[in-house]
Amino acid sequence: MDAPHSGAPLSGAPAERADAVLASGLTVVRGKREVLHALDFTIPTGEVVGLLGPSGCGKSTLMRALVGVQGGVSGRLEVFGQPAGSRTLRDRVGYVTQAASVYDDLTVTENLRFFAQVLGVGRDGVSRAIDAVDLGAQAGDVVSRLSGGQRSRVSLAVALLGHPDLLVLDEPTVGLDPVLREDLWSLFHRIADAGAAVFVSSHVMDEAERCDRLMLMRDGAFIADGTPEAIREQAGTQDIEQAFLAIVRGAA
Ligand SMILES: Nc1ncnc2c1ncn2[C@@H]1O[C@H](COP(=O)(O)OP(=O)(O)OP(=O)(O)O)[C@@H](O)[C@H]1O
Repeated sequence: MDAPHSGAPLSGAPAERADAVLASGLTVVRGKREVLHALDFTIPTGEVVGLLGPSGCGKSTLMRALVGVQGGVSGRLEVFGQPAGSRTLRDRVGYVTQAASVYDDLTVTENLRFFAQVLGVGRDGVSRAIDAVDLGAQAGDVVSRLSGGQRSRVSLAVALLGHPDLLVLDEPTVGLDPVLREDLWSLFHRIADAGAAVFVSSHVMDEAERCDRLMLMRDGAFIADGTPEAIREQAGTQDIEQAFLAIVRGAA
């Protein structure tokens, strides 16, 4: 019998891919509506997994459940073998929402130092995080003076401070120019190559090809799960947007 992977310490060596997330029968009710319907899935470490689907299909709700801030959750949802949201997971999980979560009136470095203190991370961690998101030239700038894309990179730098083993990113590339998007996707892959699980949502289908694996979601359920190639092949289409439509039509 296979030994359970969950909870195994991550060494960064890609010898064996542990599951970061295990969900079974995951259901979420918001208000009176069931918005996620009995989902079963795993998210492995060492990969960039994309959660793609149209606006309102439930991507943010799923991510919020993963980090333990969503109410109305039932079913099994474990992160590194612990129930999602457990205190012990705090420094293992990084989460970046669509809303900026940094202080506008502080500089980039001041923000990072503040959050580093909260997390117990040293000063070298601050400069490493700033370098990782390529904000060295803006390190002394007040956040309110930065562009939208630069601001979201400050949030990402905060999420990277604790060296998370699972990075949950809710539409991190919205509103960014193509060069910056390219840079961020390279960064996500570097983080995954170092052994973490990177879970990224997007409603832009052309980001699909940048993921190692895709989970396509519609109306709170998965309609496909696999590599971009496998999904295109399954649907008999040239691109993921076409595949999405073909699968939806086939499932209707
Ligand atoms: N506070 C709430 N109470 C009740 N229903 C909600 C609430 N917030 C969101 N919903 C509903 O839950 C469903 C899923 O919303 P969610 O934000 O997870 O979608 P999403 O796929 O992340 O969308 P987007 O890409 O626009 O961010 C939507 O139908 C939405 O109307």
